[in-house]
Amino acid sequence: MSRKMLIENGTFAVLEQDQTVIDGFMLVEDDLLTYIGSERPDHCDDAEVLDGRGLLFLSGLVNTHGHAAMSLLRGYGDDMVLQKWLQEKMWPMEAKFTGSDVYWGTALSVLEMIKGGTTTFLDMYDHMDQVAQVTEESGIRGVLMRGAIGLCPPEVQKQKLDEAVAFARNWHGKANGRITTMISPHAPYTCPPDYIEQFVQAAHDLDLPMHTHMSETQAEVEQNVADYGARPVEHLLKLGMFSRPTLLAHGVHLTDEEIEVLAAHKVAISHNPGSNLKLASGVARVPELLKAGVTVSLGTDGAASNNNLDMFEEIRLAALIHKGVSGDPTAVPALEALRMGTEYGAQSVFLNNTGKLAAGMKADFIALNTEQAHFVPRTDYVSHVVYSAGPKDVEHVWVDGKQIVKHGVCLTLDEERIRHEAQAAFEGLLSR
Ligand SMILES: CSC[C@H]1O[C@@H](n2cnc3c(O)ncnc32)[C@H](O)[C@@H]1O
Ligand SMILES: [Zn+2]
Repeated sequence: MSRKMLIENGTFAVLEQDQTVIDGFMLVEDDLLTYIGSERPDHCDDAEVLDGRGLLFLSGLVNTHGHAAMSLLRGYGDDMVLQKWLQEKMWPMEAKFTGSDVYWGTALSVLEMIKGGTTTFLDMYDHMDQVAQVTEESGIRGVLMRGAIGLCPPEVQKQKLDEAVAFARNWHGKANGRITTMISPHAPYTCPPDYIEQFVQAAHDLDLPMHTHMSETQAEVEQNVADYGARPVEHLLKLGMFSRPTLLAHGVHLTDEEIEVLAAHKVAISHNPGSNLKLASGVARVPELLKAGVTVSLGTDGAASNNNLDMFEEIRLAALIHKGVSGDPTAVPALEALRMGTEYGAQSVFLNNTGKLAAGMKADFIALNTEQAHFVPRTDYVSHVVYSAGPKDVEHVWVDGKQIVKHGVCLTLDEERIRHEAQAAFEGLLSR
């Protein structure tokens, strides 16, 4: 017998070009959306009923790049450029992280993300068993990977690669399919070419997609040319990375030719506007990428370079900064920005069953409380979500058909305990 929930009197953001919202009904059966339409569906007399009046239902937001445990370092290194920030502030602290630190840092981030309407997150970090544990317990959907920095002796490199492979083998498809995995060397500037090739081989062997940081700063591109005689896109192409389905984080500094290469190889980009602005890395060429047919999604990056995990903010930044840079108010229209935060996000992390409110998709969706001043007048809900909404508007969240936030309260995680343990973990890091 299937578990059914019928939402009536709701407004559903289906985000089609010709019809962005539907007023009416949505039926959820077990973990799937089975109907959205203006007429009451048949065969739902046995369904639990939710009155959707005053609520706007959206597909859950998809955060396609981050390092969840870095919430422990929020505010620890502000107003610095990437390399200095990594070398002088982040890496020395991260070297002290235990599995327990990663558990509580990740729980803090997942709590923030869930309450803010994110239903799928990508995470690249170390101690990934703890990240997977939080993912399993919280009910969120996670695309998880052991990231590896190869600036270490060969035996340590091998250990990290072995951990990445073991993690993928152990966790791919777990938590009722909510956890999927990818293979992830950290970046071309931290992983020697032969090490990247070993990750490409592992991705082939495991039949998994790849993820890495690339072309985040101008300095990184220049260093890549000095070290390897090629810009990062050509470098990774030669190392075989794009023979696998690939998602690149950042892609800020790209030439027209590089954009063509990415489009030709169906490489997706996770655009992280908040992090790129804060680290003064630059502004990615998102309108050009979209025009070339590249799938562009949105990520927060870690909370130490953002400094929150608010996907509404990334959607709004994506809609605004490219207008400002180009002088073209249509550079990234509101509907496109919202799709970047939902549908294109799911495509970027190679999930074809989430990211959209449509029959047959996973029941990963959120309800925003529209009975607030900033949703009035009721003109264009896409506009209101992109230019006006925020995480505090999130009333309810469902993932895989299960409700995990009700009236703004997370049902699966102990918020007070997480805030306490995360504070204690940070103080422990400072004292070691
Ligand atoms: C190997 S675990 C992930 C690793 O990535 C670091 N990191 C966090 N933010 C960024 C960024 O914007 N660019 C490159 N690397 C980043 C993090 O500190 C971890 O060491
Ligand atoms: Zn990152």
